[in-house]
Amino acid sequence: MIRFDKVTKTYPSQTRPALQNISLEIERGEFVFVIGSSGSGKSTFMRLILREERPTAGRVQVAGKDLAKLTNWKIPQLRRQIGTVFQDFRLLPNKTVEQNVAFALEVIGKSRPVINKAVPEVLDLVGLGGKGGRFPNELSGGEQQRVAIARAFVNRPMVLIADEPTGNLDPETSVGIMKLLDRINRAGTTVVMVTHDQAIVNQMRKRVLELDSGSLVRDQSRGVYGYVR
Ligand SMILES: Nc1ncnc2c1ncn2[C@@H]1O[C@H](COP(=O)(O)OP(=O)(O)OP(=O)(O)O)[C@@H](O)[C@H]1O
Repeated sequence: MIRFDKVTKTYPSQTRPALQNISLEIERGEFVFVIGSSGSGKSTFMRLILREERPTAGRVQVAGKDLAKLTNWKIPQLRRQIGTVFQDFRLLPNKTVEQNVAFALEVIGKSRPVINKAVPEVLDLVGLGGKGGRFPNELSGGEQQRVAIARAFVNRPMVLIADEPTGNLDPETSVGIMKLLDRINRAGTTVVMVTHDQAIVNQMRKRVLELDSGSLVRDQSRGVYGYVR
């Protein structure tokens, strides 16, 4: 589903690469944690998958497509297949829960009947049935993140990219969010999640990719956060 071949990324103003000679493959349906200290290259890794950045060397493939060969007008098509969730939720404050989720479908041209069916379904799935009329500021942090996940998932993307989705949530709320991401993964969506949350990584026992100064220093199945070599 996602493949990196000897990928190096050096930002224009930098001398040290943000990512260095990364080769790996993430299969369809996998759940993968990306860990590493601040500045180790996690966000760069995610941005390469979304083609928000291009590699300096090497090749990134998503769903069999070489991203270097994607013409600009095909990029929206790629991003449509990749749902994104962030630490800070990024909901539209002046739209209700329903409208936030519906908006994701409107911008890709879905018809009103399709939207009217899909939105309540996905809100039920994330446990927010009945809260569709609320505004984001009338929800808890955990509920806001559920809306963001609903919005990312409503189009049933192949891949869900989550950048510290529990970073602003307390441990108990985080467990609920992880259960939801796990459910989405079990339904077939590949999940790639950046996190600093040791407890979550240790509880879930999924594949762990660890970056250190731009290098992949660990690729462990059923991994843990701290690893004694
Ligand atoms: N747009 C940019 N221009 C120049 N350098 C950048 C840019 N984005 C990131 N970097 C540098 O690349 C390196 C990797 O950054 P990146 O944001 O990928 O790390 P990270 O692991 O996501 O960090 P954090 O956990 O703090 O979010 C860092 O040295 C950073 O300063």
